Amino acid sequence: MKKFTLLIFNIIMFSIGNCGGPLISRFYFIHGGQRIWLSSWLQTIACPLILIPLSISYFHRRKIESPATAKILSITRREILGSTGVGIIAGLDGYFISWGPAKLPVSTSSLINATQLAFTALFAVLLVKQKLTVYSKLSVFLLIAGAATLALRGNGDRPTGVSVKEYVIGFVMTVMGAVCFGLMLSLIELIYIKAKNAISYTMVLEIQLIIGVSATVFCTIGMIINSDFQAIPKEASEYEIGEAKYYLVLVWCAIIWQLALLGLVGVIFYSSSLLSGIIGAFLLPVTEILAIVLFHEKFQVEKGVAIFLALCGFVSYFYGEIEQSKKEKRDNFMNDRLNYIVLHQND
Ligand SMILES: Nc1nc2[nH]cnc2c(=O)[nH]1
Repeated sequence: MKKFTLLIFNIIMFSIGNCGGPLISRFYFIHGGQRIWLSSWLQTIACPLILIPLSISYFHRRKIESPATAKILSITRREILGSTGVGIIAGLDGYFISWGPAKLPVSTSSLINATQLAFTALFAVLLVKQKLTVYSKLSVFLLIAGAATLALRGNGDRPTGVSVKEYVIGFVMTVMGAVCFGLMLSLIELIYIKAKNAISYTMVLEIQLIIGVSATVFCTIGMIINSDFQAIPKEASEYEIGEAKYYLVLVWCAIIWQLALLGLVGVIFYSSSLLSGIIGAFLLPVTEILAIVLFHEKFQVEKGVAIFLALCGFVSYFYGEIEQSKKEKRDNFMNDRLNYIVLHQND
């Protein structure tokens, strides 16, 4: 029951963050925000929030074990190093995907972002040596075809004030973000596979914290080079909806993006990456509708086709995953039977 409650709690966090993250980032840009590095930094700066569940877990462990043996960090040095590397990719991902809300309608950038599932599948083949089933191959094709439909349409939904060149950069950068995110998820899975001890939720949070800290350091360097910190007071004073609301948008941006990441790792831990993908698929049309209602974005036929192709891609991917896990269960069952027969044949 406790596990189920925690799963629901994480699904809620993931849903708020998944839909709300791109929307609030777009809100920042629509009303006069211009800083791409600041927007990337906001995606991970709230990572110290992870210290709340981590401290609860630590004090709980101190109660169960003796205070002297309860370690502050459960993960090994190798896992810290791996997580730091993934964090740098996460920082780069944050930079790439910030170009989406800056230059594209949310309904377009969310559809491009959906290709991350295709890249996750491709990196899983390269890094985790997972085999692509015919269904996952089909889903890779459908997801990329969905994004290609948007690309071929040209820039029919280009927001006013955005040049064709900026629109194209926004499009390409969002695709690069999807590649980075796919790589990140496969590398995190690799860290779990290579871990010597069974992975606990505390370890997952520790990995998440290190990823968040190194991504934030990466984006802080970007902000310093781009003089973003000096630009914040001026941007705030000129913000269309007022200075106080500017800072409020930044704070909510940081919280909502952190909810997305915390919720994602929670759903994967308490259930599976399959469920996180299914929820993500369900949330894609929700984000599209919210973008149209809140920002009055255009909805052309091409977007309808792209959503349809993306949803078919999702279904094909999930069907393949379910078939694959059924096959693995059958194979394990047969192996267990064979081992049993070999062990007991002389009885
Ligand atoms: N590229 C990408 N980066 C993210 N960071 C948090 N969520 C996402 C996502 O859905 N896509």
